[in-house]
Amino acid sequence: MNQTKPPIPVTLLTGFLGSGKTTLLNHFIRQLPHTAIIMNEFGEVGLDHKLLEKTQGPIALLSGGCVCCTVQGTLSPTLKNLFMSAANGSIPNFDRVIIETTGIADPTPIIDTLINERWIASRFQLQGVVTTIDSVLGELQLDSYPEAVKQVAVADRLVFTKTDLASSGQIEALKLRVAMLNPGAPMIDVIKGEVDPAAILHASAYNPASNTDNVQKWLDNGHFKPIKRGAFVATKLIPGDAHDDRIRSYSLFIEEPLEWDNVYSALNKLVSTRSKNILRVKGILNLKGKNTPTVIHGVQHILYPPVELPAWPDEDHRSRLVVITYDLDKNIAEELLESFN
Ligand SMILES: Nc1nc2c(ncn2[C@@H]2O[C@H](COP(=O)(O)OP(=O)(O)OP(=O)(O)O)[C@@H](O)[C@H]2O)c(=O)[nH]1
Repeated sequence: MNQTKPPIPVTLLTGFLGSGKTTLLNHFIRQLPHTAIIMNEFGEVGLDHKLLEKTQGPIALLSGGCVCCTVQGTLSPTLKNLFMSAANGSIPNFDRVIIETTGIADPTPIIDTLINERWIASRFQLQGVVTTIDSVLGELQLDSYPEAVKQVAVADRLVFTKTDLASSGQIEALKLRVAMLNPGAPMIDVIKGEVDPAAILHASAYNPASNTDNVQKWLDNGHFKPIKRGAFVATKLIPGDAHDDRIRSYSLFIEEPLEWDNVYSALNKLVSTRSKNILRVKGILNLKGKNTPTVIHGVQHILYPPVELPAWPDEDHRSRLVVITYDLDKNIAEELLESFN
């Protein structure tokens, strides 16, 4: 790496059609004027960027619709172009990037590009995935569209929009369901985009060393179950629901310190043999020979390099792991996860 500047933080903003992404983005732009915006437009003629308020930072459009492989191909040159143009002064400098996906995009190929392409990964740092959820239509969308379920499952921050239009019962039921799809991701209520950007953008999900607080948040929920050979406990989430039934979340803790080699080979087996079935892996591990915890992240088939935290966030030093699966047979999932023990 021949560049000296710290990597530029990137946030991926996703959420179903009309769930309030652009409204939120406009609010961020007002407070963070030196933000570069990348929009992934659906259709031949982009419209969303016209709904954006004036910003001092550059705006780039990813054309080619919302087909994820197309986006994956265009995101990388777009980021390079922004970086080089700012470096040679042909566009204003920017200190952060927000990528807004279309409402029906699968965000995982974009995450893949940000983390796995070397040129990009050495200059940009994915801070997290923010998913907007319409408090009025959210349940209906989760019922009808697997994309909406996936967007929720991979989120690091869950933003409930239009809470002014929904009843408290509606919001409560939606949150219960969303919490089962993605246990541990912090939830934030928003009306018309009004929110402190720091609460949303500083997820640091992929750089946990900078933020033990963040780890603490997804460990706090008390939903972890012990893993013991022959007594595996998995949470099957929404009984009888035809769509969510395809998504399961496994939250487990392991009492004994673990061997890294065993963990790595179990995780690797999980994501490489079942890449289409794994949506998200998050874990804080107590490894043999280490005094501080190690955090691991995976999104689909990608396993990110483990990061050691400077300290345990609390007294509880058990390893904890969240695995969110899609269409993965329960028995297979349990067998793979049991190999951690
Ligand atoms: N009442 C109310 N309206 C909202 C809120 N957030 C967004 N809206 C409205 O919902 C509509 C859709 O919001 P957008 O921000 O365009 O949604 P989007 O997710 O960018 O939409 P797509 O780009 O089509 O996916 C707009 O009319 C917004 O004004 C909110 O919190 N309360």
